[in-house]
Amino acid sequence: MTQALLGGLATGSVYALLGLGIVLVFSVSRNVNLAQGEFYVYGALIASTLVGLGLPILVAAVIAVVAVAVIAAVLQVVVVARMESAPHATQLLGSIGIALMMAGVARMLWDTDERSLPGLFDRDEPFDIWGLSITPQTIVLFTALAVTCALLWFLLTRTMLGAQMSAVAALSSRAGLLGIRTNSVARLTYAVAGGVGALAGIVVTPLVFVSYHAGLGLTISGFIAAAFGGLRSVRGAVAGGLLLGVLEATAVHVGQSTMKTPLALALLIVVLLVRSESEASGRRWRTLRLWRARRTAVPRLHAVAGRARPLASAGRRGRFAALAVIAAFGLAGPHLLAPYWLSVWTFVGVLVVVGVGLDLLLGYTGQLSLGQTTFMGASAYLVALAAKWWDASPLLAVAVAMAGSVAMAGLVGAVVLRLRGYFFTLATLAVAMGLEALADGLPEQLGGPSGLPVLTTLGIGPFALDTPEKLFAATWLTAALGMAIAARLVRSRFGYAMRTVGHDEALAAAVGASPFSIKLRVFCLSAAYAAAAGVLTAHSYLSVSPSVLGFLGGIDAILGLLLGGLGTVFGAALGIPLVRLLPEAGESVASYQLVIQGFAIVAIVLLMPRGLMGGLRSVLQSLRRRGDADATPQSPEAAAPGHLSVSAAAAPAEVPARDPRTEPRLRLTASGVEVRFGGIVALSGVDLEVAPGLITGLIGPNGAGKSTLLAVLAGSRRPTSGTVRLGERDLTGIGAGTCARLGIARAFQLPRIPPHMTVLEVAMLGTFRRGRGGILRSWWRGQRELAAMEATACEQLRRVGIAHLARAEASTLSTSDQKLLEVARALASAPEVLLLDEPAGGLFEDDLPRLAQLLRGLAEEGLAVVLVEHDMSLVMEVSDRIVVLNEGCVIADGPADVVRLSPEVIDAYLGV
Ligand SMILES: Nc1ncnc2c1ncn2[C@@H]1O[C@H](COP(=O)(O)OP(=O)(O)OP(=O)(O)O)[C@@H](O)[C@H]1O
Repeated sequence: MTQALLGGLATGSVYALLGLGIVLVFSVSRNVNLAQGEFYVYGALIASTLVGLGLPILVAAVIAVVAVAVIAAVLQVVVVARMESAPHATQLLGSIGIALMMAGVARMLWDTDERSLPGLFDRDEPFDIWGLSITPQTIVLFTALAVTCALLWFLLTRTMLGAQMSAVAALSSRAGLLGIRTNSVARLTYAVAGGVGALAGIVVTPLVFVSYHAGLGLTISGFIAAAFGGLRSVRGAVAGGLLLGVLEATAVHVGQSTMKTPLALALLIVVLLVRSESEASGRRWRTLRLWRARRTAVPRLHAVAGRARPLASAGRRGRFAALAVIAAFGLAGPHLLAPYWLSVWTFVGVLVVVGVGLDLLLGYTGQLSLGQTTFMGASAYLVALAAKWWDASPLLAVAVAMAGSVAMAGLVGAVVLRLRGYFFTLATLAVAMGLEALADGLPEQLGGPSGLPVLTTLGIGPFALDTPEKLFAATWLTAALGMAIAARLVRSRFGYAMRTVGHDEALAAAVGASPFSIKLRVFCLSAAYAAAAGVLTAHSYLSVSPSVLGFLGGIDAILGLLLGGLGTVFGAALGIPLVRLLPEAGESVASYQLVIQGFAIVAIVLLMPRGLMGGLRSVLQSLRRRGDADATPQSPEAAAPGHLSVSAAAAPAEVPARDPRTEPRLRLTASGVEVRFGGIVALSGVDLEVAPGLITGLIGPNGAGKSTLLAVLAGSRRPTSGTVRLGERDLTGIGAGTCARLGIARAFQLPRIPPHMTVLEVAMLGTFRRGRGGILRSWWRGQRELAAMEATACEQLRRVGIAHLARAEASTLSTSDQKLLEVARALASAPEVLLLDEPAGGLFEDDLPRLAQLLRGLAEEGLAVVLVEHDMSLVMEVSDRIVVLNEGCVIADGPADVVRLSPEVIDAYLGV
């Protein structure tokens, strides 16, 4: 056992070295470098080539380390630095692209050969130390780890570069304000990480062969090590690496070598959940339940639009045409394609089905899952097992497979969706790799590496899909159906919430959506697409093997989706055939597949983030705009504020501001609220009462705590102590989503506008709390609900005076109009309480009187308004009562005329 542990520590030293590289890069650039394992591979392969040319190992090692450091720095400049401001998912995709590209180039340069290196010592025989046998190379390994740690300690604590790295790690790009050249620091950090990775490869390769494809597995092990210290601790990475090595060695020692990888990956998920605890929220489940409990009390949208077609369904003809083409291809394909191409296109269709589901999850909801193939594989295995174990009928087997995979997605999602960004993606990768290893290691139950046969035929009687032609047609019709469902979903109440979650979870919560619940439901839905693809795969190949479960199988779907266009529904059908048919161009192209994939991912991420469909859509939109401009000369009426040139569907929508059944209006009260940020006391003992029908002005100098108090009232910040109530209901700590559902609407100081949404769509987000539509209702009466949402949104846009901009892309609006849009969005929820954070800041002079008039009108309707504002004339004009905050405490509270004359207020704020 002790000998086994020693072996584990040796392996763990390698993981620790890899983890150190990941920690360095993450600390300085917040980027998870998935190419760290490739640095290891390149170090070993370059050194082995140099040794082959006759150089001594030591010289070869130094040259290899420097070469890899240079490669890493170049990659940082050419790719990583350009993705700096992109979302996490894009950065991770870029990182996967770099890893694939490096693996592909390694294959071109070194072929598929396994290479080795000579040890640093001539001696091969192990030393005998206290009864343990230790090889000289193992000693080299331990020494390499110790020396690297010592050098890193010196670098980080004793050099100017180390100080600069620490500053960038703490302050990100703001370190530039201290005169630090953040780009150079990031480049040098990548170089150091590259060198450390190469060193790991060089010291291990005398013990274990290396070849071009070893990188990803090594990166994962390094990541597990790094995750132990929360990706930022050198000591944590060393401890994590050694522990992982010992764990794997123990599994092998007790005869469970097949469990080695699944165990390591399960450990990763546990570590991620524990280490990134702050990312997850234990409250989310409670939020989900509360939402259901309160449904009946929320004023509903009136279905005023009848059967009218909602404006947001514009472009419907184009979608129908695309669906018709895909369905026609499914029906005509068998008559047009030769048998070989029929099978190739069937698999393309299967990937398109996976891709459409992934688009919902990644393109719309912003969650990059590398585990879609997990559910595809699980469903294929379940089809085979249902027939084998229970002799189930083919349709029952399919039902079991679909239901089982979606249930599994529910369980996996409930755990991994507690993580965000990189952590979520890596957890899905761990699930995919763990299950693949598990299937591989269970020969009796799952057939081991050779898998299981699929003995059933899909369908029954005359509808049995027993020929390749029928399977082809079924696959493409499934793809068309999947796209029809997705196209309808993304233009529904639920779809808008999904899109908002993908860009801004805080905004989603502010309109009453529960980001966790939405992500979980989309995760399960996208797993249902993958499961359907699994059923089709199982019946096409008549067998299923562990490789279906592995994440690499899904790379084509991700790449095709990127190429076709994320967030476009039809992008998968455009991009995946291009990607999948590439290897068919000939043997020579097939051997370059990895490198082409890698380059393609990097190129698309950098140059064409919206893919082919995005490009096509922009061209069509600009053509349509030009056509509109030519066809309809602008009448003065159309250009006038307040006029809305939308279809009759949305026009005469008199949606009552609130439901008369919920009388009387509720009072919002805060008692003894204290908020601390570490040592800073932002609020201390604040009492506030916000009464219906009154405007409560909240003023105070910068940093007084106004925005913090608004965040506490909106539920997005939990007070350190004190309570907030709406009527009798305690809101303390229940979260922004629940508060929004209970009727507290908030307009943010800096407008929160999701990209690629029109003004009308942004205003429609506000209506979320008043609707019911989930995934199923997007088909069932979803369009009616959408029309009602539009009608309500139009009404509020008209009210704030920007109805004429309804069709414009919201992000292109002036700050003034975006501020008004914030107010319209908040009003569309028919709130009990309206919280406005500096609505006049950035507003055009001309709009101020209209804002004042609007606020007075709202108060007269009985709404409770809290107005945080620096524009004193507006506050004094409209407020019924003014509360003055200074250094987190209320220093005055009363009618405007009294507060204006208070000496304390004059001294602290008004200054006159
Ligand atoms: N997330 C945070 N972390 C640490 N300190 C914070 C945080 N948010 C606010 N603070 C501190 O709390 C105090 C109150 O800030 P807050 O933004 O609420 O003031 P404010 O009155 O809204 O100011 P302004 O008028 O400039 O918007 C300030 O000292 C601020 O620096």
